[in-house]
Amino acid sequence: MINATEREEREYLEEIKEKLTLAIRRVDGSVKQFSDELREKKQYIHEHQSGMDDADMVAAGQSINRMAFTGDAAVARKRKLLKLGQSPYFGRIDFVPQGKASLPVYIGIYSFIDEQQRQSLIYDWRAPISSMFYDFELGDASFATPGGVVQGNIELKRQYKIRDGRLEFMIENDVNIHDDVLQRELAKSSDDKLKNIVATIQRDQNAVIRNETAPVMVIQGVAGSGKTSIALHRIAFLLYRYRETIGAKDVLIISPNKVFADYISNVLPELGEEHIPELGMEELAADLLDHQYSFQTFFDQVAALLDTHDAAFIERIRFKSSFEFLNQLNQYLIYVENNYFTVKELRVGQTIVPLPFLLAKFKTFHRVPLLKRFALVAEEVRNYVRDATKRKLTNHEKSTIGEAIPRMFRFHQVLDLYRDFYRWLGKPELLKFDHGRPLEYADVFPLIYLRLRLEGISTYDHVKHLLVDEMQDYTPVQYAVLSRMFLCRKTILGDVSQTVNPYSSSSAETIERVFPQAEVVKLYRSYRSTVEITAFAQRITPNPNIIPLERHGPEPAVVRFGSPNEELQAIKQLITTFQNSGNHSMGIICKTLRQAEQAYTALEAPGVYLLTDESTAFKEGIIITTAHLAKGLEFDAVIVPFASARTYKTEVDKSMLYVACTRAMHQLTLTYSGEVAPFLSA
Ligand SMILES: Nc1ncnc2c1ncn2[C@@H]1O[C@H](COP(=O)(O)OP(=O)(O)OP(=O)(O)O)[C@@H](O)[C@H]1O
Repeated sequence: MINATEREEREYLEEIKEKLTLAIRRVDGSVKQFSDELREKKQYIHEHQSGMDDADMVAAGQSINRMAFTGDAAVARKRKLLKLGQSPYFGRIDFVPQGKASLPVYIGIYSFIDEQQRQSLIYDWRAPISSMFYDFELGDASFATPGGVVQGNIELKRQYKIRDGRLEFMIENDVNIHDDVLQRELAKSSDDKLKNIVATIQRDQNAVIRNETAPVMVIQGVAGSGKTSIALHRIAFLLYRYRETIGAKDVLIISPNKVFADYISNVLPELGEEHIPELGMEELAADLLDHQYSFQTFFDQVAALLDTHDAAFIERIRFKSSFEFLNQLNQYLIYVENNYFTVKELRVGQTIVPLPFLLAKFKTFHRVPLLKRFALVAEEVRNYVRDATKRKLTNHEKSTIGEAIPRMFRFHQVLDLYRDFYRWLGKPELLKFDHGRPLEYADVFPLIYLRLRLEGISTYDHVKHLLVDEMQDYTPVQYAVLSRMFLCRKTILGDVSQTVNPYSSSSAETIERVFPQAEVVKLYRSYRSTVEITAFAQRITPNPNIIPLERHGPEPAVVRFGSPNEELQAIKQLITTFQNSGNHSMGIICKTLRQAEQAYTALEAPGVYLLTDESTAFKEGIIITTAHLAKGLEFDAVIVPFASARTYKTEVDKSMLYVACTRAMHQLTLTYSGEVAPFLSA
């Protein structure tokens, strides 16, 4: 039965769709006009080329560029209108500003304005007025505008699900209307990459998305709390809010790997923004080292930790991931500054350059990175000698000075200083570096840090906002490098519990020490998994603060088999059952790449893919991969094979198991042979 309200809404939807169709027609018309004009202009230039001078050519070129630009904008506008035609809006609030008339505010993914009537038909979800949809229920409400706060009253609140231009359902204002729609959204099966959540953003999430003041925003949230989603919506918000000054190309996402980058790449285009540049931590490192060194990747480091339990290796990683280590590096730099410049009297011809002069000059340039100071000091010495001799210096004299100054300093290569640092510490054994061998991953950023401080590196000034995901995987030294390289605002997010390397993980507290101006937000509500799956994962790594959303599903199963082969046979069966169920995505998550490859060989079939550290794209369907690579992804169903005590025994293994289990939305199965992993025994 359709009631009167719903009938009205359906009629209104038709009206809006009609207006959208007309708007699309208008854009089509102007796109056609632009391209006709462009063609004519080109034709004209072609025909009159001989009679045109340089200035005419430049002017013609500029006018063509302008037309093409306007044409592109029209095409982008059309794309948005088409998208709105599919789902024009998802919410409505009727707001009565104090002393004024009620105003229905329909909220959608983009804005839509009736140009003739100069009226907003749909408000962009990022518009100031739309914030009330997320922040208030019925009753008193307010929103901030650049001109001040607007107070008023919300009289009505509705949510809609419109798909392919059809109203699927609508929900009238209740005490908390969000929950119902949210439940429906979360119960759905995931068939693809990460999606936008504009229709169901929660209040605490909204506060993070719309925060405009924090120079550094640190989001520490439990598994599935929406960190990545929020961070991307935050970028969309900032691009809208600061559209005059920040464009998509001015933002940079530091992502853990290409698969993850691909997995999240849908969200911003869905929100009408362009693709955002993305860089892996290793790519950044290679760039900062001018591609001069080969080094182990983070993935290699984790793989090495999973393969062997080498106490010295662990110790090296642990030490270099501590805050204390960063302090020591800074102490060392002061020591170098004060001790490694051994001034000797310098004789140039008849002139003796006095020691105090040299020392004073060296100190004058204390703001210049140490290894860059020699040339400046040499120039001062040349001036000194010239003034003393009252004549020009010979080339020979000039180069004598140029060579003598650096010789007064103990080292010239950053790598030599880095080695010396461990001697200074009295712990030379903490650097394991043989010529011809790649650097250990734990040494990469300390070396970059020294390079930054001793040689200076030009900063990434063009970046206006930096987004760092999986923050727990980066160390204080890495943050110190980021803080010096990127002077812009930052959003940093992650979860300490999901570290793939417990010896080098950072919590929000650690990061705060590097960025004392950071605003830290903690999120405890978990949206991804059913209550049963969350409770199960809690047994591996407890977090008493976690609040799972009330959504139920089958209990996770831990099933024993006679051998790994039998496990794989059973998984084959599970795959068949799964392919016939309504679900779309499945992750088979192993501890090591070797195990993943073994499983892949046994399970190979159409629609089954192996993801490795070299993969570049996220695939829909059944994915076999490692816990490390699955981090940040999610699947309808997850299978964790080989969950035995032989596979999962160390701290690192435990982290992997936790990450693997928390990837599941609806269903989780673990299989093992022999003894079950100790972290799973109830
Ligand atoms: N407000 C919301 N409305 C609907 N879905 C949401 C909401 N918040 C989060 N989700 C969903 O929860 C899931 C987890 O979100 P996301 O991957 O952003 O979380 P995360 O905290 O980055 O997770 P993890 O750290 O475990 O990788 C996604 O499917 C996302 O769409």
